[in-house]
Amino acid sequence: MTVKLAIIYYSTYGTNHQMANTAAEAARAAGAEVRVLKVPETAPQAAIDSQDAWKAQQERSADVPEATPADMEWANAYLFSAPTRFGGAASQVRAFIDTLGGLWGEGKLANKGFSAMTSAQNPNGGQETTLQTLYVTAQHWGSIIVAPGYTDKAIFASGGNPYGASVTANGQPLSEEDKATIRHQAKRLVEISAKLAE
Ligand SMILES: Cc1cc2nc3c(=O)[nH]c(=O)nc-3n(C[C@H](O)[C@H](O)[C@H](O)COP(=O)(O)O)c2cc1C
Repeated sequence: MTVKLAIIYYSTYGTNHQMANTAAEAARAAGAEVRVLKVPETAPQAAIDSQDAWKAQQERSADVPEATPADMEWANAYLFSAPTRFGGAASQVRAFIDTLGGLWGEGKLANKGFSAMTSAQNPNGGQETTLQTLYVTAQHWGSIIVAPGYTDKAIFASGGNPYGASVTANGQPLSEEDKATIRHQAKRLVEISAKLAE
């Protein structure tokens, strides 16, 4: 069965948007049908307008479709990418997750591959806790967590996080090491989700 992968991201400054696009390229190469979707922004426009970098990212992602519960029903695999905010996923991502109660009640989030990525300003600023708290949600859904572990050398080269790709964000384009680990995570998610969907 074809893997239908929803890559759901939020990005204020562009890091997680780049991560989502990198994962999408690798997932398509692995044979998946992919939707790259941003979660709806919840911050007031005045807050966005007050920061040039935030406004620039809003303009860069203007054409990216917004994630809806219908996308979650369509997909048979999920890859979430969320910036770390005080040790957890950005509230925009949590707000989207909070719209999924109906689907959860119908069991439509269960038995699908789930993997997560994040970025934070600091290497020890909460990257692992953000991933773990997203995985807690996946367990409530009955999704099947597909963490990368240490299944590829790329993971060691990009900081060694076995829970998921995590970028130390500095406003720059992603490093080749980070891109390699994201590509591996996306490919592995597609391969394992294909087996789950058999
Ligand atoms: C309100 C707020 C809270 C944040 N909390 C943390 C944090 O706990 N640890 C950390 O290392 N970085 C923290 N950051 C930095 C973000 O993680 C960083 O801006 C983000 O990963 C960049 O991703 P993006 O380019 O996709 O928006 C915080 C940023 C904001 C605005």
